[in-house]
Amino acid sequence: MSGQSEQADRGLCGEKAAEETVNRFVYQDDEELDKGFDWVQVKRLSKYMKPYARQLVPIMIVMMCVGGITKLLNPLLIAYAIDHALKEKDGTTLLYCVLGMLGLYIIQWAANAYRIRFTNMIGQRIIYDLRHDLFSHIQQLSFRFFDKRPAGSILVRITNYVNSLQDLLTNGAVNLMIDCVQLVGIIVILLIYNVKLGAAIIVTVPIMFLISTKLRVRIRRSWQVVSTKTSRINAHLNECIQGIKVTQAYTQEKPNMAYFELMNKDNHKAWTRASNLNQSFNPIIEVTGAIGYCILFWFGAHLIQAGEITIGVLVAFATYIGHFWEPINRLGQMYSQMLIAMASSERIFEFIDEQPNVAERPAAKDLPPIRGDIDFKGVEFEYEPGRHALKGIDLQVKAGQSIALVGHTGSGKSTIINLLCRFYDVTSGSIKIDRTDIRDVTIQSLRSQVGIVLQDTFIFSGTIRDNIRFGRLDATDEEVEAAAKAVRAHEFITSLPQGYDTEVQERGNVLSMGQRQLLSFARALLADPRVLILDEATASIDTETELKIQEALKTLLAGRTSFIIAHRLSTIRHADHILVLDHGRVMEEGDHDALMKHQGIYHGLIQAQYRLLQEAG
Ligand SMILES: Nc1ncnc2c1ncn2[C@@H]1O[C@H](COP(=O)(O)OP(=O)(O)OP(=O)(O)O)[C@@H](O)[C@H]1O
Repeated sequence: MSGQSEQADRGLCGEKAAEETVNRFVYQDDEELDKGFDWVQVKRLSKYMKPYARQLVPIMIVMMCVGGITKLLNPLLIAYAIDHALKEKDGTTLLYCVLGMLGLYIIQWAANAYRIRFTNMIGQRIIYDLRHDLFSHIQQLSFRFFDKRPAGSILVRITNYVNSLQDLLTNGAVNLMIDCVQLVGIIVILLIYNVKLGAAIIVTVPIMFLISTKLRVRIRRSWQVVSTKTSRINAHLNECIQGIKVTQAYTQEKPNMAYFELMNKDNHKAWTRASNLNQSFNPIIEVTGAIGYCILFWFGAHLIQAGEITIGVLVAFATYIGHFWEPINRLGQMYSQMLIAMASSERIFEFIDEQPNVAERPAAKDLPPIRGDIDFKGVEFEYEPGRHALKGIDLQVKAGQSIALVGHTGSGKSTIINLLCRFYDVTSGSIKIDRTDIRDVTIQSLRSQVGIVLQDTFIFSGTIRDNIRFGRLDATDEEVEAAAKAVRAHEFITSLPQGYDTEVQERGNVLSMGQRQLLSFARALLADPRVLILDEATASIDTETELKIQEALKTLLAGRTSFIIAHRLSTIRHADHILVLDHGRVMEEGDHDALMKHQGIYHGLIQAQYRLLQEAG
């Protein structure tokens, strides 16, 4: 087979493979940002400008006026120099004119430099405030908010949308004012100098403005397509990197590559189109500009012959026309920038307006230090209306007792935990800690007394010490180490090259599952909560680690009220009370012996686990 046909064949296979896989990947595209001008958004944004308005805006306006006026004065000096100094061969006047022009340029430069510095300062402060508000607000939002939105879309709002406002706020808004002032100033000067010539030239303004805005909008849309395609590539890339182990294990590299190729080609096509459109902008504007110059010189020459204007005026007009295109061009750009900013700010404020579903009552008080008595009374819960996740849960737990929650997947175990921590509020019924309804206390005072150890332990970037200290930020190094020793984590930590100062990457990929569990126990022990919630890891670990974890658990649970989503037989057996859930209802409850005697669901689950263990050898 020739090289060419081999290549063609490979291309065909690639396309076929891509077609087959294209339907497998579904990524949520970035939202398209397309919106008209919206005063509501301008008003809301201007609230962020208010704190700086009194202090900095007057300086900016003065600088803006100085810069604008000096720019408008220069052509007048040129006209004067041509019509008087040159005509009368007056060297001194010519020198004064040149020095005057130089002076005006220097003033203009200084005013612009100051203005840019101040506008950047204000813009950056506004962006800082906006990011701060957005991030602190998002941190307060309930789980329900995160359930409904992909992490990517939240990230895009905090980074990309805020950045797109940055362009408008740092330069755009002030440029808009300068450009408008400059445009009006030039038109007035042209009309004062010569109404006929001025009017003939001004005719080109709307044409140019129309071309500029329309084309800019098309260019913006085409760049948006590029951005959507790029974010799709990023999503695919992200998924492939995160899932690389599974991909390689199932030898799915080729289909992944084929899909990537497809996305890459698509992105390339979109980029070429946007880039071509972008490049057509300047020539079109230049041609329209040239038409303006033709009108000026053709009509201007007639007026000079008729003695209505001087050569100096013609040159001044030509200079003003040069200054014309700049603001018009920028205004077109601004228009498109503003439309993006309107849409961005709408999305940002949508998040800021979002109220947490779990809201604190106005009269909420701090929960005093608790003993750990817990009472569920008639608790019902629905994640979505009409679909019960929990139904009629009644449970009394005495301080210091351990409760094991068991049941098939989806039976409602995690939901009980979510309600106890007030990640969601009960749909009906009540949960009380030490006889106080948890809805009557502040969320912070509740959660600070309820510790939680999740199955998928989250390890943050930083050192091992930092990760344990996450349980109590003011803990000393000695306290951190004591907690690690108590849960038998000290041994493996000290065997690491840098011991407690070993940097663990985000998510702790360099640690084993068992090690991560022990770290999270140390973290919880340091926090020392009266009520502890533990979602046991399901992954099977070697017997030695299992024993270590059981020992650590004993230390961790001693003297605390604990809720354990139990997967290990050893944990279930030792629990004071076992709750067997099915489809959101409590089907059986009691201790291990009583439930085994009952020979119901629990008995079946335990038998199944024994069989599994025996088969595993
Ligand atoms: N965020 C959510 N939004 C909507 N429904 C949910 C949500 N989380 C859980 N559910 C539903 O609520 C029910 C109970 O789920 P829950 O997570 O409490 O089960 P579980 O017993 O902890 O399961 P597993 O052992 O698999 O973790 C399930 O039907 C589940 O589909």
